[in-house]
Amino acid sequence: ADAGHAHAGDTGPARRESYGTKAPYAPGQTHGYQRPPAGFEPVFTENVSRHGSRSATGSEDGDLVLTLWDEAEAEHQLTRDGEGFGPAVRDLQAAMAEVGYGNLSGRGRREMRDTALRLERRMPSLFATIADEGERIDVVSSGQGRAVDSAAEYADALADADPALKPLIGPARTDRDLLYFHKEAAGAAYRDYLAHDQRLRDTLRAVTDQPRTHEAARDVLRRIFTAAFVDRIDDQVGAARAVYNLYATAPAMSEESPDGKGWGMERYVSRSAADRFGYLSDAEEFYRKGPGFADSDITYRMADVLLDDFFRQAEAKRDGTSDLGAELRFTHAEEIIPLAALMRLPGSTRPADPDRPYRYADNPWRGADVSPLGANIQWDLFRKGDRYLVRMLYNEKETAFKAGCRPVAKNSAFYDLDELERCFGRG
Ligand SMILES: O=P(O)(O)O[C@H]1[C@H](OP(=O)(O)O)[C@@H](OP(=O)(O)O)[C@H](O)[C@@H](O)[C@H]1OP(=O)(O)O
Repeated sequence: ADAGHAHAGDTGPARRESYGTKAPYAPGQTHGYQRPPAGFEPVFTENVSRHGSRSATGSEDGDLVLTLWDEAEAEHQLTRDGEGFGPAVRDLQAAMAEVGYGNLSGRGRREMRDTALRLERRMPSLFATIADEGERIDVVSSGQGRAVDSAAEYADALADADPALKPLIGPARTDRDLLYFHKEAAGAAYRDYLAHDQRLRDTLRAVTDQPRTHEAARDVLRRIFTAAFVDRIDDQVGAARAVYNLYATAPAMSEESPDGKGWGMERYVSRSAADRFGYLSDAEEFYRKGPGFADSDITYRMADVLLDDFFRQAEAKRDGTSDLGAELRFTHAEEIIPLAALMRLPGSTRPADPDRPYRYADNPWRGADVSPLGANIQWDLFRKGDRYLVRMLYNEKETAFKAGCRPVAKNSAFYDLDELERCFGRG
C-alpha cells in the first residue's frame, strides 16, 4: 500500500475552530470576575445552555465511510495509514451506537456537572439565600433526550454541591415553544427558508464548490485510499465530508475512546483539510441558523421568545412577582445560535452582505465559539435597595451587551435592568 501523502506544514495539533459546532465545551473564563458595585447582592440567576457533548445524530457518515473502506480493503486499495482507519471507525461507530445516536456522551455529562459547580461557586451567597429563603430553582428543557439528560446532570450536580438545594429544584419541565421553537409553529417561516430559499441554496453551493474544497477532499481520501481507488469515487467531497464529520464528532466521544485517549481521527484529516471542511460547516450554520444574510432576520427573529423570557423572569424578580432563585434552560444549537445573533453577542455581530459570502477573513462568526457543545448564555441579577443590575456571562465569560447598551460605568460588566429594557426596545 502506498504511504498516501501529507501536505508539508500540515502537522501539529488541530485548531479548535475546525471542529465547528461539534467542538466540546471549554469555559471562556474561570476567574477574575468583576465584583458587583458596592452594596449589590445577587438575587437571581438564569441561563440557557446547549446540551453537552453528544454522539453523532446519525450513523450515516460512519456507514458511508465503512462501505468505501471495506470495498478498498477487498481490492487491496488502502494506504498504510488507511489500514488502521476502518477498525478505528468501526470502534467509534460501535461506541456511538452504544451511547445512542444523538445522546449525551460521558464527556457531555461531565461538562454539565462541571458547569453547574462553577455556577454555584461563582455566587455562593445567592445559593445560600435560595436555600435559606426556600426559593425555587426551575429547570426546563426542549424535551429532547440530550437536553433532558443535560438538565438532569446539571441539577443533580447543584444538589450534590449543596444538598439544601435539592428540595428546591423542580422536576424538569418541557417547553418546546421556548426551547425547540425551530421545530414548532413559530419556526414555520424559518423551515420554509431552509427548504426553499434559492439564495441560500446558491450561496452554500458557491461557497462549497471551490477548487480548495476538491483539493481538501482528495487530500483526506488519499490518506486512506490509493489514487486509483479515489479516482473511482464519484462524490469525493461527500465522502471526505463524512470522514471530516467523524473527525469533528470524535472529541465529544473522548470518554468512550480506548483508554479515554481519543479516536485518532486527526491522523486522517490534515489541518488544512480540517480547516476547509470546518469552514464549510460553519458557513452552513451561519446561513442556516446564525446572522445569515444582512437583509433578513429569518434565521433569528424566532429567538425573541427566549430573549423575552430572560427579560420577563428578571422583571418578575424585580417586581416581586417571582419566587424563583434560578431559572435553568436546556436546548440545542438551533436556539443558541439564533439567540446569539438576535442579541448581537460577540462573534454574532455581522450578518453577510448578500453579494459577499461569509468568509473567515472578514467575519468573526465561528461555530466553536458561538455554539460549542454545552454553550451557554447567563444573566445574573443583583439588587441594592430598589436598583437592579444585570451581568451577562457567555460561555462563562463576562460579556458586554450589544453596542448601544450602556453599562453602569466604563468597562463595567454591570447594566441597569431598565437600561437593558431601553436598549433592547422593551416598552
Ligand atoms: O450535523 P448534525 O446532524 O450533527 O446537526 C445536528 C445539529 O447539530 P449542529 O450541526 O448544530 O452541531 C443538532 O443540534 P444540537 O444542538 O441538538 O446538537 C440538531 O438538533 C440536529 O437536528 C442536526 O441539525 P441539522 O442542522 O438539522 O443537521
